[in-house]
Amino acid sequence: MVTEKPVKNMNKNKNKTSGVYKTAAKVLKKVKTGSSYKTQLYQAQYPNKLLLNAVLMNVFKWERVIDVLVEKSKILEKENMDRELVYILITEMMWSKFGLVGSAKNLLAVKKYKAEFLQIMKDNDLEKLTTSTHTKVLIPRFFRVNTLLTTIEKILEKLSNLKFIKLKTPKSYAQFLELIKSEKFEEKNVFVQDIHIKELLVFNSKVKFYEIEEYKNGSLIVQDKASCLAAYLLNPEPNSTVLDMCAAPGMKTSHLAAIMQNTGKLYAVDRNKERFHIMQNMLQTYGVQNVETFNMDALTFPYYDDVKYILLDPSCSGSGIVNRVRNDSLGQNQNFQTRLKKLANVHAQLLNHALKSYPNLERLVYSTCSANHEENEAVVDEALSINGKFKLLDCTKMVKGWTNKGAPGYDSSEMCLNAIPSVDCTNGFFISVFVRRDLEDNEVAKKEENIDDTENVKEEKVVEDIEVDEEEEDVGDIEVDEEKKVIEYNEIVNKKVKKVKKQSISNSDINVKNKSEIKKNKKLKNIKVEKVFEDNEIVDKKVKKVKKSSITNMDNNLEKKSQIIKNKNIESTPLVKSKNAKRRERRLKLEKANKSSGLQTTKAKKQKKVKVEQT
Ligand SMILES: C[S@@+](CC[C@H](N)C(=O)[O-])C[C@H]1O[C@@H](n2cnc3c(N)ncnc32)[C@H](O)[C@@H]1O
Repeated sequence: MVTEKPVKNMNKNKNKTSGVYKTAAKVLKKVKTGSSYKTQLYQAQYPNKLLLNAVLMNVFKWERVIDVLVEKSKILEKENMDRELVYILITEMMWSKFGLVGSAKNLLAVKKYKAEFLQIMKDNDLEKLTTSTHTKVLIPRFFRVNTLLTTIEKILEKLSNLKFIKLKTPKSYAQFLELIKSEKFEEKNVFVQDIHIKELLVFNSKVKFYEIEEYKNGSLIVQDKASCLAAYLLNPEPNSTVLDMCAAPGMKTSHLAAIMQNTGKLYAVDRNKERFHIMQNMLQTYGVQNVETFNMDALTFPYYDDVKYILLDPSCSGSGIVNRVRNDSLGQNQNFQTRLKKLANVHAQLLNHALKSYPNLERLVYSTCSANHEENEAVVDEALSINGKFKLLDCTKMVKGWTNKGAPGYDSSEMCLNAIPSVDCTNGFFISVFVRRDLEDNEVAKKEENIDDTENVKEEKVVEDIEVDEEEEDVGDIEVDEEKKVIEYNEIVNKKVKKVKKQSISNSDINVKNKSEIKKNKKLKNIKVEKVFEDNEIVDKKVKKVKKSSITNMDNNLEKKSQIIKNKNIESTPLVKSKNAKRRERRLKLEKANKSSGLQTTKAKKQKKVKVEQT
């Protein structure tokens, strides 16, 4: 268990409940009422996100046992304490390495129950309950070689120097899965090159490279295979123009840049300021040079005529992520169902917007890390039904040997790809690929040709010297695999942002300023929004010239405006069968019918006008 650090911290604060416990309790409460775990983790007022995550993951792991302990001991009624805090404290007391240290009132109240809890566990065989109900799906650790900074060959050489053994990549996907699920793969010093994505290396789940230079400098990136499949399936050509609509923290953006070999143009848009800053840092570290970043709502992003490829990977329920939170309890939660509906509506809104607004769009990948059909196949079906210009490509044909298609019962089922943790050894993920109907669809063949047979490398037996944290296995990941680094950046960026805020400036203010200019001038095609790699110092100098008050006003105006747009979009989204939605459906039918005769509905004309004004 990764609880060494909290205890060290607690020793310094013996007389009060540790901040991490209080914060963890707050996050837990919000997650239990349907909020996204990841968002709450990011937003929590506790700087050490890794520690916070470790504490919370331990609670999720033991939750069912604690349910019984709480019920049988009646601790909540007797002590009149906050439920979530009790869950956190019980977990720490019973299963952390050093137990609860300190003499705060809350801590002492819980400590009284230790003997009783042990007895309840013994009488009810609760340990057994834990292991049987928390069968953990162990997914391997995927490292993507960042070909913007290094080559696969160099990394293979480095791994060989580190005494790692490269196993031969089997010829079929079935054999490949067999290998990574086999006992052979449990050895810590073996790895295999992925069968589909050749820059992806697959290791035992315990392997981590946090100390090696290539990891630190961004040459090796921890990224789950399912997440890599999105950029892999979009497969943008070098020198093309690509829009990543929901880009932060930038994992897929950086993969796209690598596929494009840093050529062409890559627009990375994200509306979340904090994540946007993280992305800027990440992309810089990862050597991405063909990107322009925009801290704004993708729905208000100006339409660039040259956009040929779009990646849409919106914020979702995250229910596909292995060991995140108990899916069953979430599923029963009324608030979660409401949230799911809202998310699906927002996804549909973004997808329809993308398919309609970019005149030269040829290919779009829509992906989520959700296991919920409402956010996946249902959204795709809806989008196809109202965007006749596009059709789906068969994803599983493009990823040789992949068997998990979309969930049955939807028009799009057969064409979509689902990644299933227990089968595919990745996090749960959903992908669909849209292409314009009038294009030759030779894409499938092109993709299939791309899959190389990885060469057979001589296996050598040598001593493994990479640090492996045995205890890490106990900590379920959110998207920690890929986000551990993000969190580190988050902390660095937070510090930077705080400093910059004091001077009333920030990188994103530059963006805000530019966005405001866009709006003022309405010269959409000529805007130049801040380049991602603008050095902070240069930015500082620029921003100092901008008056504090005018920036704040612009910021407020933008926020208000985007809120209005957002509300409007959510209200009129097709999955909410509200009056608006029904009206819209009728209008779309009418538009379709009128299309052949060249007629346009008044509403369509009005909307076109509004769109121009919005941008
Ligand atoms: C699943 S994450 C994207 C992960 C990212 N593609 C990656 O691979 O690193 C979803 C992101 O979408 C952003 N987002 C959600 N709605 C958005 C919108 N309307 N416009 C721009 N960004 C949006 C969120 O802020 C969040 O950062």
